[in-house]
Amino acid sequence: MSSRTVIRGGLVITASDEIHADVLIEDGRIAALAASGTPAAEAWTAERTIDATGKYVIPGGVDAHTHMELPFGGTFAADTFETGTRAAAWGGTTTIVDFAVQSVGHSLREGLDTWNAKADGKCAIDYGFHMIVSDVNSETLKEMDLLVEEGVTSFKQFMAYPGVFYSDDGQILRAMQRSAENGGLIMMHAENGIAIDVLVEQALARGETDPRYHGEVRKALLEAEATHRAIKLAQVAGAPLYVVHVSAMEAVAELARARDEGLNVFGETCPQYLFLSTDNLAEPDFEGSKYVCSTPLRPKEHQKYLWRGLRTNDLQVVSTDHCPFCFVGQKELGRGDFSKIPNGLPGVENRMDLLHQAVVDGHITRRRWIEIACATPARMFGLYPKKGTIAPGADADVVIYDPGAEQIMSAETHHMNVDYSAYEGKSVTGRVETVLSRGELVITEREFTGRAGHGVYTPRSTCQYLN
Ligand SMILES: NC(=O)NCCC(=O)O
Ligand SMILES: [Zn+2]
Ligand SMILES: [Zn+2]
Repeated sequence: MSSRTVIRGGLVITASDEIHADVLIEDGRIAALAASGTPAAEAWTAERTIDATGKYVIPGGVDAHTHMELPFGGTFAADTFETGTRAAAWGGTTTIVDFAVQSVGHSLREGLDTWNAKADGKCAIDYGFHMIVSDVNSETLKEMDLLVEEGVTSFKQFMAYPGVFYSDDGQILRAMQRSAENGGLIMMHAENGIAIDVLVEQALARGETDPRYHGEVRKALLEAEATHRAIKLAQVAGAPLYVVHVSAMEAVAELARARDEGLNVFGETCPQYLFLSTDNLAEPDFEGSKYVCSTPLRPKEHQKYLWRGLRTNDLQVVSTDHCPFCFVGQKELGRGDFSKIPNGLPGVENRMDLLHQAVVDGHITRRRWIEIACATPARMFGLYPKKGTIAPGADADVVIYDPGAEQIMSAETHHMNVDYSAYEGKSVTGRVETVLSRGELVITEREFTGRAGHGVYTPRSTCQYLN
């Protein structure tokens, strides 16, 4: 028996349109849109009606960069797939693409199986996987082809973290050549990790152990250099490139130059780089450790270049890089040695709200908000138009968003499994009210009504965003 829901009276916002429309949902999919108050819309009958008068009706967020349960620095990211996807739903995100990890000496398949087992039956919202490739060899390269066919169509490589996830230029070039053939997309952590390790050693030898030195040794120039090198390697390989967590204005300039040359080069930034800075890293009493991530937070003057990049489409996506570690017991591992602080910030619950605040502040338009947070990540990672838009045939992943609600971000009220908020005390205008995932209510007027296991693994096609 079919089940129907109608959402009435809201302003439907997609990456391309804003229209006062009613939305009909049937069997988990968007069935139709019709201008509110018209006979076509009034004729719809449904078991459930949601009144969205005065609210926005937007596609569920697509967060293309999360790390639930990531092993890092001798500990694990504190959100499980269960807690992290629940928190994502609270924040208006209905799809995540997390990173399965290949350990050195093991196959991609083993890594993928491990991550599938972690997520299976636990998620409140739909999810897919990228693959972190830590060990490029002839077997791994063959496996990449198989994974692309199966719907794991993107591969992260690291120019940072020697001895852990690091790939050298030859390994990167080989993986890029392979992706040029099989349609995969290489996602690059672009920092010169070899040079950074020298600077870390020198800083520690000088007794510079506080969290703020994390930002000082991971220099913007070393992000720019790696970004430039990754672009050139991709150009040699004839492969597209997606640079993750861009934070330095010099790296944005490298991306802009490459895009002006017509290259298929894309950039992602994260809310922490848009709203936080080295001032946070310098907070006393080891509080700065809460803001240790890589690439690092930059001085405030970088932010305007990131906002501009988002407006000019030199940056295409805002993801969270959600990788939470508690202050107590986890960030504290690096007291007396900043290089031992686990890298990562919580944020999966905050992204849609912070980007709405950016609309309120005049940095981006409402449609650009939806484009960078929903539609483009879906296109970039082969999920569109199933995800990322409100259109007939799309999954009914829909958020009723109250643009006038005021909230104060805090660890007291958030749902992420972490003992601090990176945005503690920040006032934002706008709040998620109701969330549907494939037509099921996951958040209902600020109550969690979803369940672990509702979210399903979602295979992806190859990148749909190429020139
Ligand atoms: N970004 C970060 O600090 N932690 C997560 C791992 C990564 O994305 O490099
Ligand atoms: Zn990274
Ligand atoms: Zn990451």
